[in-house]
Amino acid sequence: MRTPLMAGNWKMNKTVDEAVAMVNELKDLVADAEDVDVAICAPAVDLYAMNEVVGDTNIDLGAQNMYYKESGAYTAELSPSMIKSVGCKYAIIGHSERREIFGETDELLNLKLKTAFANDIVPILCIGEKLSEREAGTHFDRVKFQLAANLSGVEADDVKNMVLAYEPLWAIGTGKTATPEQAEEIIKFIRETVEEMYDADTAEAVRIQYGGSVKPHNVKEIMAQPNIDGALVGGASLEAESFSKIVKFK
Ligand SMILES: O=C[C@H](O)COP(=O)(O)O
Repeated sequence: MRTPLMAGNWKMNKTVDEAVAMVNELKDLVADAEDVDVAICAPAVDLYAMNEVVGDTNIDLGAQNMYYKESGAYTAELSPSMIKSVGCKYAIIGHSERREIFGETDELLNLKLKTAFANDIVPILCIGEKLSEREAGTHFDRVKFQLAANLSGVEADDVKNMVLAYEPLWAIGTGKTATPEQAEEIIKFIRETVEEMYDADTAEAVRIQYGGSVKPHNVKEIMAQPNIDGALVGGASLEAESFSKIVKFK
């Protein structure tokens, strides 16, 4: 049985004071959440102070990005040990904004994934198609290609412990959610592709989230789908009240 993961991705939002205030509020609101994992992937500058607040609560922390080298002349990048030192359990790898705006390639993301596994960081690997690909009917090919390229050389045991996030680009920040049936159809396909690439046990174990305009009012029907194991939430994770409602979707 897979435990759902509700992860907030704050993107480039919240100063340290704002971040601390929000997790202080959130920790009380989600303290009684059962059978769900909770994470906030915050801007790097916020994580140290947030880590002091989340302590032994049920909120885990994640980074929004991570480089694949341990140290060196890589201005502005964050190493795995740096993000672990501020309490990160998770790291988002390959968010579409990193791919599209910052030109991150599938090869680079493959290196980042392998580095995450080597450092006991749970990667949340984002995959998903653009609107033009959905309209052309090539969205299945797109996610299959991303899985093959990003997971190249990755062992089954690592895949079992990672998180995949299916995020159609046309649903991110647009208020336009994939219907639960659309999300289930492609997430089921992603699980079947993992089975083809690895085996049935790996496909059964890997958690696959949906991301793209998940809100308190639509989370329940999304989570009712058998293959959807949580959500990667942008806008609605910025307010403690709305994110807590998503965490406590039942
Ligand atoms: O990482 C989160 C996704 O990009 C979804 O963002 P959104 O919930 O604001 O659409």
